[in-house]
Amino acid sequence: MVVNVAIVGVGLVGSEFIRQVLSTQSKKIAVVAVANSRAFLTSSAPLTASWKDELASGSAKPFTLDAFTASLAASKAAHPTVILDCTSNETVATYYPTWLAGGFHIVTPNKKAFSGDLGLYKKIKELSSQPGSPLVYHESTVGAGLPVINTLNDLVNTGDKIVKIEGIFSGTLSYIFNNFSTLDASAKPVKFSEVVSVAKDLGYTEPDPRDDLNGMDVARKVIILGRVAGLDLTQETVQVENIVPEMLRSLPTDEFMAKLPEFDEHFAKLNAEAVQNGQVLRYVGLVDPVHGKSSVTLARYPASHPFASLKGSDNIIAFTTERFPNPLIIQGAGAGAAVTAFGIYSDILKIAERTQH
Ligand SMILES: NC(=O)C1=CN([C@@H]2O[C@H](COP(=O)(O)OP(=O)(O)OC[C@H]3O[C@@H](n4cnc5c(N)ncnc54)[C@H](OP(=O)(O)O)[C@@H]3O)[C@@H](O)[C@H]2O)C=CC1
Ligand SMILES: N[C@@H](CC=O)C(=O)O
Ligand code: NA
Repeated sequence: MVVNVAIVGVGLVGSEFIRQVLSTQSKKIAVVAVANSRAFLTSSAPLTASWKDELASGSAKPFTLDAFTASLAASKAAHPTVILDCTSNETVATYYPTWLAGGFHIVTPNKKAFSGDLGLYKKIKELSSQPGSPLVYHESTVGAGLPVINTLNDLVNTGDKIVKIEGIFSGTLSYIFNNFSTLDASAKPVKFSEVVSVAKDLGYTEPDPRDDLNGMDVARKVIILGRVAGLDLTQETVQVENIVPEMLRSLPTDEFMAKLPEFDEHFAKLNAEAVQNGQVLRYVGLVDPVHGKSSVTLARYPASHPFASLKGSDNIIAFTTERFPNPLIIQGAGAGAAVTAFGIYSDILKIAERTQH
């Protein structure tokens, strides 16, 4: 075995990651601990397919971040140990400096540490950037497993100048608007609330779909890309268009989903206005270092634009740089458990390679 992996958060993405590791019979990765918000389990041997039953059994211990971390001492003494945060939790994210100071590597699809408090982000960078420091990889925070962060890091580290990063960074909003707003006359019209519900069932949305529809998830991705590009972006400096109807913003998630059909007509009208002008609606993120104006907006595009012809839950990310005046474009599935776990798996393999002596 090359690296041990301890996972906090074994919902959709965390479970799929374990499934991929077990089904590929990885010789480089051993999952040695799993936790949800209630309980955790640590093992001296790699966990097997029965991990879910074991986590639900009486042998699991009550979860706290301190107890979970303390239980990993033997793992860290034996092998490089990666803590994989598959929650979307802010408190877990604020624990990263403690893990790094304790010599744990971190891999995560959780956007909170990289798009929240700027001080936390800088601390994490500082603790992971010295020679021999623990490593931090977060490829799946933008575009799920698509090689977005890796590509941007390569551009920046080799001295390219970022002019603009523009794209559709949300699998959920891509899926919703690709299906809801189309110029294809043969496509069966769908109601906005129905397509939101399908996106949720397909596992594309955040646990509360309003975190996608209010633009916050895309704003977080804009902030992450901006920071990797060297900008000190914060939620205050990114302009965000929230498309959640005002009356639905503070309801519990179930009630929000139940009441969304009342606003189908509102969204149908927005779409009809675009389509009558030969355009489609697309929800777009922009990092603009040159003009200092980063934003998230619901915009209209003509059929000829690459954003108009996206399919499924695809993301599209266009990097315009000094070396790539015609943008370098990355496109493909940007949400869903399989592709998110793929990004995590490949990040952990990079740590396995970099920690091999
Ligand atoms: N779904 C996707 O397509 C993508 C998701 N991501 C990101 O991946 C992450 C995971 O998403 P997903 O698997 O869908 O989320 P889920 O809601 O399915 O799973 C979340 C898991 O985290 C656990 N958890 C929540 N809070 C805590 C806490 N405070 N301490 C310990 N465990 C906690 C939950 O435990 P419990 O069951 O006890 O509540 C659950 O096991 C998110 O950050 C998401 O933004 C990134 C890219 C794409
Ligand atoms: N809800 C997000 C999941 C990935 O970050 C999305 O739809 O893109
Ligand atoms: Na990615």
